[in-house]
Amino acid sequence: MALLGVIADDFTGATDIAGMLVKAGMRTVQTIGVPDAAMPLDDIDAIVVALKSRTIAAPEAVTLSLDALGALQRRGCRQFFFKYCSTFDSTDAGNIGPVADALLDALASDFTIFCPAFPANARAIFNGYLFVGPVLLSESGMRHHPLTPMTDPSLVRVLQRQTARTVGLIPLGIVQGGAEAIRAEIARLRGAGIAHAVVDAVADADLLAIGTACAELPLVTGGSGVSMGLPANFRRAGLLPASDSAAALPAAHGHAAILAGSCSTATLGQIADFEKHGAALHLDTRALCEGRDVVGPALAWARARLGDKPVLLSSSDTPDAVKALQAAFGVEASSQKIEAAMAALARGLAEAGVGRLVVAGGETSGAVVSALGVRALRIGAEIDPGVPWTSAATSDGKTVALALKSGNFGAADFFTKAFTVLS
Ligand SMILES: Nc1ncnc2c1ncn2[C@@H]1O[C@H](COP(=O)(O)OP(=O)(O)O)[C@@H](O)[C@H]1O
Ligand SMILES: O=C(O)[C@@H](O)C(=O)COP(=O)(O)O
Repeated sequence: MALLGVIADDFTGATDIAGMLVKAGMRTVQTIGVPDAAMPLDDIDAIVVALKSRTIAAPEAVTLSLDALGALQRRGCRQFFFKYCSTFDSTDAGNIGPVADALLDALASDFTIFCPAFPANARAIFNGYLFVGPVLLSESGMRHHPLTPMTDPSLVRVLQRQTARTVGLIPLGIVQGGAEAIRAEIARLRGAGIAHAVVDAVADADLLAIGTACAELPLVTGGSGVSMGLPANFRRAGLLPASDSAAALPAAHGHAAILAGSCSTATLGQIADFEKHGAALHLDTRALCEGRDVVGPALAWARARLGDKPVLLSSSDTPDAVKALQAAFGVEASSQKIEAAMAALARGLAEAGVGRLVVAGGETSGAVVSALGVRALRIGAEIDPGVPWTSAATSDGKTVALALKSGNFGAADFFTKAFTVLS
């Protein structure tokens, strides 16, 4: 029976939290979509259900999330975690508020926390304001995100626009008073009728204290960072044995490739770094949106170069170029065309013998993993904070090593480093 059940609103986010749980000693499997009763999920401590619910309509996101909750409850999970982006990616229509509200109702609970802080990736919350590196969220590259531009740095305000419940704040002064102080503040807020509390955190020690304080909450919500304190709760309760092999994966074989659809600042930097020495092709996104065959020639280009060294195929572009494409073809239509191309490229690369694949971008990863017919990922060791290698079976029975990289994660040399750390 699994202990912790996670509902993640996108695929890279799911891998991110799964990697965090593995690092803390929980054997973890990530399922692609809601697992059916037949899926073997034995000998694991945590199940992470990866949804693609971040940017769909709120009612659909709620339905999917409740389905995931039901499946996790049937697998015996005792506590639930709603994982969203460390940059709180959402719009005024949702989906963080509506999904959290629905999960609370389904669990007959009256309170949860909201904490996307992830200090290892430079996401910190102070007085409810989210910082990305040294700047406010609204001054970071996230203000240009193609689907969820984040222009308000106050998480209390952002969340309040998404829910009818009152949003409060647990400030850093209380968090740094330790788990007991946080517990007492949770009790006080609850007594005052506050259902949702954004929680400040600037360091891992804060996240560990928050995790300890949340041991009894049926639902915790946040980025992957705040999950780091939860495994110890199960260990203290005698439910989770010590394990040093939670990250073990089967050996990886096959050609190496990278697909990048993220237009985030970090990914653009990683592409530029890779292009200095590696084989890279930028897809003609305008031709793609016009319906011309871009995938066929790109695959031919890649096939001629496949081997031990990775080839990179990307659609990623600068904020101005993204805006121009969206103005010409529409936001949804252009992203769907590009995601469909990424899916076709993934299928073509797998057929050509690629067995080690890095994908950059959450939506892009969703498209790729679905195209390969992957239903579950076993989570391995971390490459950079928030990005582990994983191992998966494709629908045609092959085993493929996949690294699903959140757009904004990873050091500049990520695309090279990922393959050097893989055994
Ligand atoms: N050149 C481009 N112009 C417009 N949209 C793009 C371009 N390249 C990729 N996209 C779309 O932008 C979105 C990027 O989202 P995602 O893959 O989740 O990346 P991230 O992890 O950075 O958020 C995807 O829907 C992708 O198809
Ligand atoms: O929390 C995070 O930042 C990531 O885990 C995440 O959710 C990333 O989403 P994308 O930026 O869409 O890859």
